[in-house]
Amino acid sequence: MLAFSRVAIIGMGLIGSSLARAIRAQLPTVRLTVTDADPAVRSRVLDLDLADDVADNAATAVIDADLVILAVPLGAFAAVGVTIAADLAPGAVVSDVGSAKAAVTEALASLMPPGVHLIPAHPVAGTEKSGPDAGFASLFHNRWCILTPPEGTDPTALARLTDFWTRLGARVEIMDAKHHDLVLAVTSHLPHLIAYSIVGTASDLEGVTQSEVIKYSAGGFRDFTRIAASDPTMWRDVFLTNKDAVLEILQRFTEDLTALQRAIRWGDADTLHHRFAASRAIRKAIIDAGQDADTVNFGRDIAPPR
Ligand SMILES: NC(=O)C1=CN([C@@H]2O[C@H](COP(=O)(O)OP(=O)(O)OC[C@H]3O[C@@H](n4cnc5c(N)ncnc54)[C@H](O)[C@@H]3O)[C@@H](O)[C@H]2O)C=CC1
Ligand SMILES: O=C(O)C(=O)Cc1ccc(O)cc1
Repeated sequence: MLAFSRVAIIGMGLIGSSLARAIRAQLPTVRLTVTDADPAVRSRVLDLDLADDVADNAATAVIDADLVILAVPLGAFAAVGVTIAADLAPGAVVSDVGSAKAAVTEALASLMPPGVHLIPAHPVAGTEKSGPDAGFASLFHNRWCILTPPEGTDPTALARLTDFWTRLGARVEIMDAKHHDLVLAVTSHLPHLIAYSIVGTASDLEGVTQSEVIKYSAGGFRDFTRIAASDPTMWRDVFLTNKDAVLEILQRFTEDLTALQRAIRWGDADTLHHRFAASRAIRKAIIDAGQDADTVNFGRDIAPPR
């Protein structure tokens, strides 16, 4: 038997629309109701036929749903929580896909009526694109989905949510929310911050024209520009929400960068070589584990042609 029969998705951008497509493909008997604050997105979702119902607002969308998934930018979580709280069905599971977890739990926990189970989730899968046209059904295939159940979470509700994500093709891992935030700060948030920063530096350089940057952009810089093309609202909210963990990792990164700067200045070849060799070993370990960066982070193997 399916863990959930009536699912509501709030927010139909890249992740919400990928979820809808995945549910349609893998769980065709689920009754799917979706909504989005943007009328143009709701209209596009209707055109694309991504759900059984497209509600005008979040409160209407969640009525009778046994699973509600927030797929909006992190900054909108509290407002959505306030909007839906009174209309949640008793026993419903409320979850999300947000890129940071501790603050989300805090923002939503106190709003949940008794008998509703809040279980935050983060599918570690995405692209630099956004909006309902960017989604695709196989986005979660063989990707990690990290669940961060608060203490005292009902084990049956947790098992049902685990079953849901597993049926969508994800590999589920349970983690403490604060630990999740620290891990993702280093593996996802800091790389995005560096990409935004380096692309900004290149475009602001005096003495090097924009057309030179475009013309001579080698592989490494091109990869940074892809990441830096990610949604500005989403990433603004990630950094404001996961502030403490990002600042902690950024401090470590800055110290390590300064050490490399010093090695270059003093011609310390051994330090540079040692550091670069260690990094190469990490890349090899990721590939040996079957987690090529191209497939794990960017979905290039599964995304539709660009
Ligand atoms: N983009 C990515 O690669 C990944 C994103 N995430 C998380 O997924 C969530 C959604 O991100 P994307 O789908 O990429 O963003 P997106 O920008 O493609 O879609 C977000 C949608 O939410 C809607 N929205 C905003 N405020 C709303 C509100 N108050 N009520 C209803 N709808 C509202 C917007 O109109 C938009 O259509 C974020 O929390 C993000 O951290 C998680 C994994 C990967
Ligand atoms: O496109 C990329 O490089 C990503 O890293 C996608 C991504 C973005 C945000 C997440 O929380 C998880 C995955």
